[in-house]
Amino acid sequence: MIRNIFYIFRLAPGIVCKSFLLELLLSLFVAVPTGSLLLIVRELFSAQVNEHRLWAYVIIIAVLLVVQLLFSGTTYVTSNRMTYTLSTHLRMKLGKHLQKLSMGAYKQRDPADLASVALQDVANFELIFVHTIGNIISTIFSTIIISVFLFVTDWRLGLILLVGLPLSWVVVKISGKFLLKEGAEHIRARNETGARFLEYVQGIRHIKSYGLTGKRFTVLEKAFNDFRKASIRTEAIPGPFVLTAAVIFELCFLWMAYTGITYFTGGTLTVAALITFLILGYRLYEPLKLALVDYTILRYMNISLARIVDLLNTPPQLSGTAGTPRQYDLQFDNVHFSYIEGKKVLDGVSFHIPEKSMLALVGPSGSGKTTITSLLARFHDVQGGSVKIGGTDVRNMQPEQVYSLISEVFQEVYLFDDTIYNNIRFGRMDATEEEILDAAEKAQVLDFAWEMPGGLQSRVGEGGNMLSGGQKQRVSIARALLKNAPVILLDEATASLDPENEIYIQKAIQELVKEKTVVVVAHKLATIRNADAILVLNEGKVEQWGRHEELVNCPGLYKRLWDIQQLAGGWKVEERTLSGSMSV
Ligand SMILES: Nc1ncnc2c1ncn2[C@@H]1O[C@H](COP(=O)(O)OP(=O)(O)OP(=O)(O)O)[C@@H](O)[C@H]1O
Repeated sequence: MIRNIFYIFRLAPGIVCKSFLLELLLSLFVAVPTGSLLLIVRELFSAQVNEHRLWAYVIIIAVLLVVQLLFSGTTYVTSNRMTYTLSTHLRMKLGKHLQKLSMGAYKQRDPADLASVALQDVANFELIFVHTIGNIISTIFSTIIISVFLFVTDWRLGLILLVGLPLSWVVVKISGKFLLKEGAEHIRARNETGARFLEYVQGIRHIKSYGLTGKRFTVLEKAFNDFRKASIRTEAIPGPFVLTAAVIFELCFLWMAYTGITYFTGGTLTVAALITFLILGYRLYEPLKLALVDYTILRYMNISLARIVDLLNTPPQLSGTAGTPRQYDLQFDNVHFSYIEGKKVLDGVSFHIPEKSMLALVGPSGSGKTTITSLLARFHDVQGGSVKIGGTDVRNMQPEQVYSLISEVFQEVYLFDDTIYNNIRFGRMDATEEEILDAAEKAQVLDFAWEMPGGLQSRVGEGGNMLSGGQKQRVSIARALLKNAPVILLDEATASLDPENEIYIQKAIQELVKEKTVVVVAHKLATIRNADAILVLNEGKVEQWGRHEELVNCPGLYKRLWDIQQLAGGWKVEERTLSGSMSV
C-alpha cells in the first residue's frame, strides 16, 4: 500500500510536502497546549505554587488553542487540495497513458472494467483519501510528539503505553488480509453490475425483439444482488478487528494506570507524573483508535489504487524515430501473430504490393484477413517478422505517424454524436468548407443530407444511430476522402448493404481508392476480379496468391470459393484498373 501511495504522491510532490508540513505544525500546536497542561499539573503539586506562572501557562494554552483553530482550517483546505490535485493528475496521467496503449491492449480488457478504473477507482481514491489522510498524518505526528513527552516524564510507563501499538497493528494487519479478498470481490461485483447494466441498455433492442426482457433482467438482478452481498461483507470485516484493537489500547491503559499507582505508592513516581500519564494516556489512544479505522478504509482504497497503478504500468506501444515514408508499398515479411499466447492467427505470412495497387484478402471466416489490416494499421504489433510501409517497419514509427498514413472503411462505422458536417471534418480538422463539401459530394453524402431538415448540419445521434447503415458508410467514406491518406483499408464495406446503397457506396469507394494503395477484405469475390493481387488465406497461412484469372483457372481454395459464389448468384462485377507488380 505504501508503495502505491508514494507512486501517487510523486505526481504532485510540492503540494504533498506542503500538506505534510502543515499537518506537522498543526500537531505541534495540538501537542504544546497538552504539554503546558502538564506544566500546570506540575506547578500545582510543587512545594511553592507560583500563581503568575500558572496564569502564564493558561494564557499560552488559550493563545495556542486559537492558533490551532485558525491553522486547522488552512491545514484542512491544503489536505483537500492535495487530494484533488493528486486525483486530477491521476486522471490526466491515465488519459495520456490510455492514448499510448495499443488497440490490442484495449481489446484485451473489458471496456467496462477499463472505464471503471479511470472513473470509479479514481473516485474511490479521491473520496477515501480526502477523509482519511489528514487524520492519519496528524495522528502519526501527534503520537510521536506525545510519546516523547511521556518518555521524558517516565520511560517505564511510556513503554507500557506503547506496547499497545504493535499489538493493535498486528490485529489490523490481519483484518487487511480479509479485507483485501472481500474488497477485490466487491470491486469485481461493482464492475460486473456496470458491465451488465451497459449490456442491458445497449442491447435493449435485441433483448426486446427476442423476448429476453425477463431473462436478461434476471442476469442484471443477480449482478445487483451479488454487489449488495459483497458490499455488506466488505463493510462488516473491519468492525471486529478495530474493536479488538481498541480493547488492546484500553487494557494497556489499565495496565499503565495500575503500574503507575504501584510506582507512586512505592515512591518511585511523583503524583504530577502519575496525573500526566492518566491524562496523556487517553490523549494518545483516542486519535489512534480513529486512525486505525481510517487505516482499514485506506486498505480498501489500496485495491482501487493497485488497479490504477497496474493500468498505468501497462507498457505503452513502442515507437521509433523513423521518418514518415515517402512511398507507400506494403510488405509483410514472414509475419507471425497471435492474440492469445499459443493460438497462432498468422503463421509466416509474406507478401509485397507496390504503391497505388490493390490487394484483396480472401479466405474462410477466421483465416486472418481482418488481422492483416489491423497489423498494417499498427493496432497490434507482430510477434515475429515485420510489417513495412514504404520500406519502414511500422514499429519504428510513432503510432500516430502510422495512423496518419491510413484510412479505414469498415462495415461497422462509428460516428460521433455531432453534425454530419463535423463528422466529415474529423477526417482533417484544418480542412476548408469547400474541401468538406467536395468530400461529401464525392462520397454521395449530399444526396441524402439535402433531404434532411438541417442538411449537412443535421445531427447524427449517438454512434450515428439516426442514419441508416449505408448513410453512415458514406459519411465515413467522406471522412476518409478528406483525410486523403495514401493507404486505404476496406473491410467488407458493402457486405451487408441493399443493392441501391451498394451502388452509392461503390461509387464513393471508387473516388476514395483513386491513386491509393488499397487492401480490401472481400467476401464477394466478384467485386475483386480486377484486383492487382489476391491473397488467399487459410488458417493463418497464405494458401494461394495471384490475379483472379490465374486463381480461378487452377484447382484450389479460391476456385472452390468462386464456384460456390457462382452457384449462390447475385454477384456484381466492379471495374478497377490499377498497375503494379506483386510478389509473395
Ligand atoms: N481480439 C481478438 N482476441 C482474440 N482472438 C481474436 C481477436 N480478433 C480475432 N481473433 C481470432 O483471430 C482469428 C482470425 O480473425 P480475423 O478476424 O482476422 O479473421 P477473418 O478472416 O477476418 O474472419 P471473418 O471473415 O469472419 O471476418 C479468429 O480465430 C478470431 O477468433
